[in-house]
Amino acid sequence: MKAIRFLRSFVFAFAGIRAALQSEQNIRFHFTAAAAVILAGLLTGLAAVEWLVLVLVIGGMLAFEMLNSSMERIVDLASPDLHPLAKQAKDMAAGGVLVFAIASAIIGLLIFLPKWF
Ligand SMILES: Nc1ncnc2c1ncn2[C@@H]1O[C@H](COP(=O)(O)OP(=O)(O)OP(=O)(O)O)[C@@H](O)[C@H]1O
Repeated sequence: MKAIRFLRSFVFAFAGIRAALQSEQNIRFHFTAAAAVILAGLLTGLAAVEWLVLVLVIGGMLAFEMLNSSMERIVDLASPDLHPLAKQAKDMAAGGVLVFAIASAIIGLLIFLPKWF
């Protein structure tokens, strides 16, 4: 029974990923960017530790973006009317995504630029 419940939670999680891909343009962009980075890594040839960092960065970026979309839905449900706290909640979540995106871009440049130039 516990195993079935465990499996069901995976099914729900994959349904969440599918829903995010279908409804969020940002998430589709991040999945496409992740595929491009992985392809660039394969063509460039990276050390094991560089792959570890890239996997963390790509996974973190996708996870943050999905949590941000989830936050937007929760705020829309909790506060359909405009409210300063709803604005702060959405903007802070979006800011968190931006911080991680900037850090990810810097890490990507630090890994790839020395190999290309
Ligand atoms: N209920 C609300 N109360 C106050 N401000 C809001 C509310 N909902 C959204 N906003 C603010 O309005 C601006 C635009 O929000 P909008 O809903 O268009 O985009 P989003 O929900 O942040 O993202 P998406 O476009 O992906 O749905 C943002 O600054 C957001 O914080």
